[in-house]
Amino acid sequence: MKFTPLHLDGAYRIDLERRSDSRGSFARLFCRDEFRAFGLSETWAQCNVSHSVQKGTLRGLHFQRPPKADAKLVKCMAGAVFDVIVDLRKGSDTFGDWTSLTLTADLGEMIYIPAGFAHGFQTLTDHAELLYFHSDSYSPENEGGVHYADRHIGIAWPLAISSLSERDQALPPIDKVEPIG
Ligand SMILES: Cc1cn([C@H]2C[C@H](O)[C@@H](COP(=O)(O)OP(=O)(O)O[C@H]3O[C@@H](C)C(=O)[C@@H](O)[C@H]3O)O2)c(=O)[nH]c1=O
Repeated sequence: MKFTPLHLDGAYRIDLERRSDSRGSFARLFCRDEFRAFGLSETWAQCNVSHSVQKGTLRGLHFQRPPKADAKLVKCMAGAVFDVIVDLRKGSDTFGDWTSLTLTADLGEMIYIPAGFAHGFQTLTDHAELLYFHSDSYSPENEGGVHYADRHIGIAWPLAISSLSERDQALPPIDKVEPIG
């Protein structure tokens, strides 16, 4: 696996190293020893999959607070998405900054998102599927979110939005969100 730091401290792009032969290929998605070497989560409490029907669907921006703040490892299994993280860590020099990575099923690249970040994505194809590993379990009472179109964050979403949940539409702006930590 190849780990490339993103410009927000603690976040990584992780590329697969496929071993190919006449049958096809084999690649690691997670290796405890390699993740340990980069100080990343070594255990996963939950693994989820989401399927979005329409290109342009937006989900996010979501996070969990302590004591259930979770790191995430996200991989696109079908189609492609524009994946976004926003730093909400208390005391962080980059609080409120965002970065993005295009995740495609073809290349298989992944994003590692530390605890304390909000996460969201917009699908770039119909029938996009995301696989998530979470370092802690789902906890609705510790869930939070920030509005995808907050002008202080200023995320440049690539497409017109075709589908958005009512919950995401009603999320607060970042100046109403308590820093995480
Ligand atoms: C996240 C989650 C949801 N659910 C339920 C709640 C609800 O009935 C249904 C759909 O949940 P949501 O609307 O929150 O799904 P969604 O908007 O896809 O939520 C996801 O968005 C992306 C951006 C993330 O980063 C994920 O961590 C997660 O928050 O699934 C679980 O049972 N377990 C879970 O871990």
